[in-house]
Amino acid sequence: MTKTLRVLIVDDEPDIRELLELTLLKMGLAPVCAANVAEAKAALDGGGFDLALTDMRLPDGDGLDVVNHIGERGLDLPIAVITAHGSADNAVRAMKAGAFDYLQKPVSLAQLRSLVKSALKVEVPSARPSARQRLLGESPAIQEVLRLAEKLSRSQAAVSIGGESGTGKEQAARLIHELGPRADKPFVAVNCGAIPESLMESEFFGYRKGAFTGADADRDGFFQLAQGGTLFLDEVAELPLAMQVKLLRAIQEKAVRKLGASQEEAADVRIICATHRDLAARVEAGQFRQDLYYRLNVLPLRMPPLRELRDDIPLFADRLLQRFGGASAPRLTADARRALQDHAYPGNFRELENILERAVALAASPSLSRDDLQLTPCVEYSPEPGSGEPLQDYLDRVEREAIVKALEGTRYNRTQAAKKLGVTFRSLRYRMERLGVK
Ligand SMILES: Nc1ncnc2c1ncn2[C@@H]1O[C@H](COP(=O)(O)OP(=O)(O)OP(=O)(O)O)[C@@H](O)[C@H]1O
Repeated sequence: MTKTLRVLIVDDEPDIRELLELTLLKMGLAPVCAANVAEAKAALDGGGFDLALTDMRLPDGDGLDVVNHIGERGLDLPIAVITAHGSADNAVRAMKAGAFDYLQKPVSLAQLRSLVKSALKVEVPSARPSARQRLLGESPAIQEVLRLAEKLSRSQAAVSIGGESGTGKEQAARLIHELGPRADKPFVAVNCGAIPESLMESEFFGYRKGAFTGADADRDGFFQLAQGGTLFLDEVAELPLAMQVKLLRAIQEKAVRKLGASQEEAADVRIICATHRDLAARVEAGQFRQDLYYRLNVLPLRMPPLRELRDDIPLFADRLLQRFGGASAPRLTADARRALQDHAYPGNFRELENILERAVALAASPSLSRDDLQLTPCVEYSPEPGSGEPLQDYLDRVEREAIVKALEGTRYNRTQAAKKLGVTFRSLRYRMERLGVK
């Protein structure tokens, strides 16, 4: 027989306590109630709980005191906080202190169910892959990323990964997924900038047969495909405002409705998003919804650019040479090594991969010299004096020119052009759409 799981409910309002208690009882759990921080601490010290739910506002302190107590005592217990509507700041503080999720009042039955389900999954041990397989590097900056990834993997809250293009944001997202309790469930990666606006809703939420012309069978969307697992929203800043509203609702309600369906279905997904843009600035500019920003930016993680990992470049280079050249991989001369360490890498890790893949393919001898690397000096930002060209326009122009040149050099073969530019096919397609390159 399986053990009945004990849940501690901390809330000072008797009505809410009762409601939560009844709901948990109906779910086959054993709730225990506390009306304030002191009672909660006493109950926790008695031990034997599998989950705790606490309100944020309590008569003798707040929910954070309960979260901190669990941390200080080293109790192995997931705790979620319940916050008043619109107090995302509190939720963020609780999450940083170690809470694994939060709910906003009024709490629905569906939300509670999905929270309990994922909380109990937190306890399930999973096969832990070596973080080393995804992100190499000994520098303090990478070590810090690995430490944080491990920590974030234990939470269910949304993670927002920032960093320049090619810094390993997707790798970090996969790592967080693989280290966490959802590891044996799907990881679905979506490039938000690459989906035409008219198809967004059906791509995210799926559709029922007959929902629109051409919908000749039911189809799952990203949320259904990621059920129980992680949905990785790459380039999240590119989501149109209308879609931001729908996404926020789905995340908040933990439920989605397929196009053409009358019923909602529960969506138990963990959201990890990434962008190379400054999301806070987009919020300021009115291009990104503040409420969604708060939802997504609960746990931020920043990927360092390669120029901050200079000491690791020889290690990266050796691994990459082995990957591309196998046992007969050429070796770098001391001068080539120095040149690699001094390079600026605007394309970050992906650019380093590209440089070495090309060098291995063209290598005519067992050693690679500085010249064999064909490092191109970085273009400097030097708009005409007084032209007043904004930085973003300048960068777009440089990017457009590089893409057009690569396309022309490959007779418009996008796969080859992407390789040449050191970006993925998806990334090239997205950039072409953004810049209007036909
Ligand atoms: N520290 C690292 N160790 C090993 N490989 C890395 C590291 N950082 C990045 N990479 C590699 O660099 C490439 C780019 O990584 P990834 O796609 O995760 O970057 P990204 O930041 O998501 O890029 P974009 O913003 O263009 O989508 C991948 O091949 C990845 O394996």
